[in-house]
Amino acid sequence: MSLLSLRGLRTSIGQYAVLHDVSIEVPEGGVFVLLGRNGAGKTTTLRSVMGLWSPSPASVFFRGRDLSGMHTADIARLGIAFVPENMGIFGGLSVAENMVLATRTGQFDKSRLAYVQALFPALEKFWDSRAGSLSGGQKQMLAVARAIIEPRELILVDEPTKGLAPAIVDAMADAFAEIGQNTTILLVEQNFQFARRLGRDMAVIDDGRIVHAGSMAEFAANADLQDRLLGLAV
Ligand SMILES: Nc1ncnc2c1ncn2[C@@H]1O[C@H](COP(=O)(O)OP(=O)(O)OP(=O)(O)O)[C@@H](O)[C@H]1O
Repeated sequence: MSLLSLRGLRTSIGQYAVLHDVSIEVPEGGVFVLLGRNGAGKTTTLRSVMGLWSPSPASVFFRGRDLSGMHTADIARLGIAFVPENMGIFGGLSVAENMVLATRTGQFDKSRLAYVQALFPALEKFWDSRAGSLSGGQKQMLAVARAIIEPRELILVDEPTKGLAPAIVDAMADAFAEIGQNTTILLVEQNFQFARRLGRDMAVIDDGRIVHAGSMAEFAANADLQDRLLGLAV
């Protein structure tokens, strides 16, 4: 059974129908990449899984359990975390305070904290600094670190490389490869080189519909398909 199944997901935002038919099967383990042009519906898909927009009935299943209609906090309690594109960190608080607020109990599990700090050494270095003073890449690392400070089954990550310098993108790819060893990641990306390095399975969304799904290796080898579905330069 897939960890996450979207079956004919439809989502409207106000009067606008944004997702018309999104069906994907995200297996347990590794990185599943959702690609698509601007405005295709990638963020809306992640927000629908998280209950931040209302998905159509019986369209979102996590370990076979129907999440549609559940509150976001209850969905999070099942072990799903969301790293939004705007990162959702508290700029006026320290890195440490941001991390504490991401725990359920207000306490760190020591070995888990050590694991996260080893993934993102910059966070330990700037532990007592104001999060708002971090660089863009460090803020993104903090956002991801908050999502995984407690073990999760699934993290939904929205365009983590946006606006980052190539060296930081490389560091981020290493971190996601590591995280993907024990946490399933549903990654939305526009940076195809980053996505290609990490993804095992992938899908392409266009105008609120899945238009292609398969293995990343197969998609990465097919320049015509990339050009047709994403408009990538061949
Ligand atoms: N709050 C909103 N109200 C109305 N329409 C919205 C809202 N949010 C998104 N949309 C529309 O829904 C469509 C899909 O948006 P979404 O943010 O999911 O796309 P995306 O694939 O994540 O794009 P991007 O890569 O540009 O972030 C777009 O046409 C967008 O204009």
